[in-house]
Amino acid sequence: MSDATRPVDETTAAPSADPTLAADIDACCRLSGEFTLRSGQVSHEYFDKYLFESDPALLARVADQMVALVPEGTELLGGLELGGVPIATALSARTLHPTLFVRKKAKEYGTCKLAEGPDVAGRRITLVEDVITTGGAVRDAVRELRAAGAVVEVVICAIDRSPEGENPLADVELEVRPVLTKAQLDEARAAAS
Ligand SMILES: O=P(O)(O)OC[C@H]1O[C@H](OP(=O)(O)OP(=O)(O)O)[C@H](O)[C@@H]1O
Ligand SMILES: O=C(O)c1cc(=O)[nH]c(=O)[nH]1
Repeated sequence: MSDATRPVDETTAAPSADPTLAADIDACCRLSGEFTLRSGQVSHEYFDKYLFESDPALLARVADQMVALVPEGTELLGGLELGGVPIATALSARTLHPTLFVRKKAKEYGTCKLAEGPDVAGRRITLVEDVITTGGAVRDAVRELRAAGAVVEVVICAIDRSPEGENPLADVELEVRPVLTKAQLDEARAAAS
């Protein structure tokens, strides 16, 4: 088949949209109860990312949707401990960018690294996170990686549950590119009920 006659979906690298992903993720990992979040906030809802990350088909669908969100010029992906690591690994298998595994705290023996993998100095890193609420975990990582000489401008996340219409990471000049927002998950939930 010539390029001129090939259907558009076959010529683009990005996979087509996944219209049932929000409903499937919501059904799989939204929990109700009382949860203390990383930030100290108390919430009556929690997205247990490990429930989708442990499902190979769902993890693959999330990673597929992330491919088109990776900015041009990315040299390394950076998955944040712990939940960001499997997602970054799945994404890396698709885009073939090498991946860093970014610890919350540098290891205290051996290589003593915060970011496991290739050297970060002077490299353009796109972060990969599971859930963003206040952006605190991402902010900590950005500061550490920039202090080590990395260029970090974008974070891709599976679920952005930060307040709608605001960029929780504007203060550190980081763009947030979510696969799913809380509003999309709420909409999918409402449609399913
Ligand atoms: O945007 P924030 O307010 O920082 O909240 C979101 C962060 O909180 C969770 O981290 P946790 O330490 O529970 O993660 P883990 O299970 O991935 O280690 C989540 O995985 C994000 O990293
Ligand atoms: O803010 C958090 O700590 C948080 C919220 C959420 O929905 N899921 C999660 O894993 N962490």
